[in-house]
Amino acid sequence: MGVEIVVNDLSKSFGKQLIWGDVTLTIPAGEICVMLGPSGTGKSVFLKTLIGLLKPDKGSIIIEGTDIASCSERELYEIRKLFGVLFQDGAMFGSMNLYDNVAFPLREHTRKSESEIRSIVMEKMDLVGLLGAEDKLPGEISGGMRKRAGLARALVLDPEIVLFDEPDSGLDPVRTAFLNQLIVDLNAQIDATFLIVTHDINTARTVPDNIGLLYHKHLAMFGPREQLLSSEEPVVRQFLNAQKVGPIGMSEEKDADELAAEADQELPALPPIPLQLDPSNGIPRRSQRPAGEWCREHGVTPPPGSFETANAGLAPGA
Ligand SMILES: Nc1ncnc2c1ncn2[C@@H]1O[C@H](COP(=O)(O)OP(=O)(O)OP(=O)(O)O)[C@@H](O)[C@H]1O
Repeated sequence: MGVEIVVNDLSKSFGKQLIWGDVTLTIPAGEICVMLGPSGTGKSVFLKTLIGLLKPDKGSIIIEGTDIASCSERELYEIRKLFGVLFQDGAMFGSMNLYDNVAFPLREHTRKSESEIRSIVMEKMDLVGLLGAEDKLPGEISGGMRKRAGLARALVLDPEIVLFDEPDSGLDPVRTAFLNQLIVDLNAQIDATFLIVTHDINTARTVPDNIGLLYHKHLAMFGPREQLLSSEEPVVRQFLNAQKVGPIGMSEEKDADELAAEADQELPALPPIPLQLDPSNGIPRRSQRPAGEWCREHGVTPPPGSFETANAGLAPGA
């Protein structure tokens, strides 16, 4: 079913360096959220804080009634069992074959017999399309397969929350499209809460129910996909449409002179909002809202051409 994560007024610094402050958002149960932001804005730090690997300086993170920012180590250990995490490189043990890598959390955290473990491992390998590759070593397979193996391992303890740290990093566009389809299909199947950190704009535009954007040490916006894709807010508009004109510069914020020089430049029109990626079986996910619903409910006219099949993103088979 998935559980909700309620983040309130969260701040994190390293020494005197504030990474982000006053982050407040609710990640709804069972929905898919994407967190975006320019490099170095603290997206990975945010994920690590959510699972209690890093302690925030201020604020709360409430999961099933427990504040993981201030709970005891024992409570944190229990809450962590709700999470599955797909790390950037899959984080496989290089000397173990895929079967043993995927079985690892079951052997560490449960008292299941080897035959029970086998049936769970094979089910998850099947789910990610890796049946038959159990005996391979991580070094013998492609980056895309390693990510899928990492995903199988993240799923073996039946998590209520799955965190994906840049699942598409290092993948070509076709592999990314297949992985996105797998993520959507998995969400439909297991109904867990998904949070994905990504740099891939096509992923952000087509996969999630909600999008967040970290920028300049704060959460610039968090809300339904259609809200951000129709937003005229300069940072959101620039980032989600991968434009050069706007407040975000090459390595940091643009200064006043640079912004003044851009003042007369006309912004390109907002591109159409693409259809959200459907599960492969065509049955909408439980948390999936009908195309255009948010815009209709909020009296927002989406850019021309929005929600047409021709703009359905780069999903396989589209
Ligand atoms: N353990 C740590 N100690 C000190 N500083 C850290 C630590 N972890 C991260 N940082 C700093 O926090 C900032 C944000 O890092 P983070 O990796 O979360 O950014 P990001 O948004 O995920 O970047 P990218 O998109 O490039 O992966 C960086 O300046 C980084 O150096």
